[in-house]
Amino acid sequence: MPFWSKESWNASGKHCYVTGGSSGLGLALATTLAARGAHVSIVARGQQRLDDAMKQIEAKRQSPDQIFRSFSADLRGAAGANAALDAITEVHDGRTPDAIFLCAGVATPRFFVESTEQDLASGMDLGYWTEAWTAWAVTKRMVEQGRKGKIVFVASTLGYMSFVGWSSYSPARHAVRGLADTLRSELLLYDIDVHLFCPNTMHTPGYVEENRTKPQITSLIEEGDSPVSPEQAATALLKGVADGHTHISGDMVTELFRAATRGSAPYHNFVYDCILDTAAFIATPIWRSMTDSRVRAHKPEHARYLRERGLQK
Ligand SMILES: NC(=O)C1=CN([C@@H]2O[C@H](COP(=O)(O)OP(=O)(O)OC[C@H]3O[C@@H](n4cnc5c(N)ncnc54)[C@H](OP(=O)(O)O)[C@@H]3O)[C@@H](O)[C@H]2O)C=CC1
Ligand SMILES: CCCCCCCCCCCCCCCC(=O)[C@@H](N)CO
Repeated sequence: MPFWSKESWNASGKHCYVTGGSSGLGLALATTLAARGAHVSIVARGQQRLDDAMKQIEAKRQSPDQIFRSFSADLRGAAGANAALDAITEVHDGRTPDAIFLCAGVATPRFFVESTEQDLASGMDLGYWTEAWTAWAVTKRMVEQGRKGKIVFVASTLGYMSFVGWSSYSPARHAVRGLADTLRSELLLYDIDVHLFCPNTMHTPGYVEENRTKPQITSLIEEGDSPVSPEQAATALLKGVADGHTHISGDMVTELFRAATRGSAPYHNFVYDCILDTAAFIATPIWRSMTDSRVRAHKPEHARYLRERGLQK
């Protein structure tokens, strides 16, 4: 699509596949899509949460024709991604979904020096591969079937920038961004649209969980963020998709980092992005130097923390 034209996408009647649709952002998206008349399929690992989510999705049904499906799979590997696609496309005669929303993911913040090999490897599995394998499996099928569609990746504000505590997660989010930017270009060959949603903090079960391991200094820095509800985030995501935006964010801080970190991604609006880019050019160094001071001021407490855990003599 040429850069000046506006796209408008409507979920009604479309088959939308939401990974991680049993909780948080994915669940909010699944219920919103159901309320907008879409066929909705959700995949996650835990059966109980899938069953509970299906009840919430069913409650939003607009027509008896809508098809809702759930399937339990671990999406960290190619086999799980393919098995999930087989299961959710069965009732659609094997046709690939019209839109894929890659919301499955887990964040486990902690200090780099206290991370194990498993923690860091798992960060990539749960923050990158859960999205990449499904994108790979679905693209192959779309190309084989000659079907157009949409793939919406989910990264984070931490896909544009990062700070203390996020060493197992932010790299995976940057990798998701790298894949989305690559595929935005490559999948033009097949008329498949690629979007990247970068949410800021959302009040979700996943957020409650990550706060259990989150270093205190990380929480302190995040006080500069204004958390949103998963429903607000889902609405922002769908608006960005309908507007045809490649990179989508739901808050001003992420908008600033988006504009300043644009790379080869298309901007939204020349004038608006110029203003944002200029504002970020001035504000980011101020924020960074304040944040660096906070991190340095945390050194004595951190030394105590490391000693208590036997990580420093
Ligand atoms: N909450 C926040 O502040 C932010 C979150 N994000 C990102 O947004 C996405 C959604 O986050 P949020 O809604 O908070 O997360 P939640 O933890 O609330 O939900 C995550 C969903 O993903 C599923 N999931 C996790 N791992 C796998 C797996 N290996 N295979 C299949 N499904 C899996 C979970 O189900 P189950 O565990 O049963 O498999 C659940 O349905 C994540 O990628 C997260 O990193 C980005 C920015 C901010
Ligand atoms: C331009 C100058 C202004 C800067 C203000 C910056 C304030 C800090 C923003 C921190 C945002 C972190 C979001 C993390 C979301 C996430 O991915 C995790 N919750 C994982 O689930």
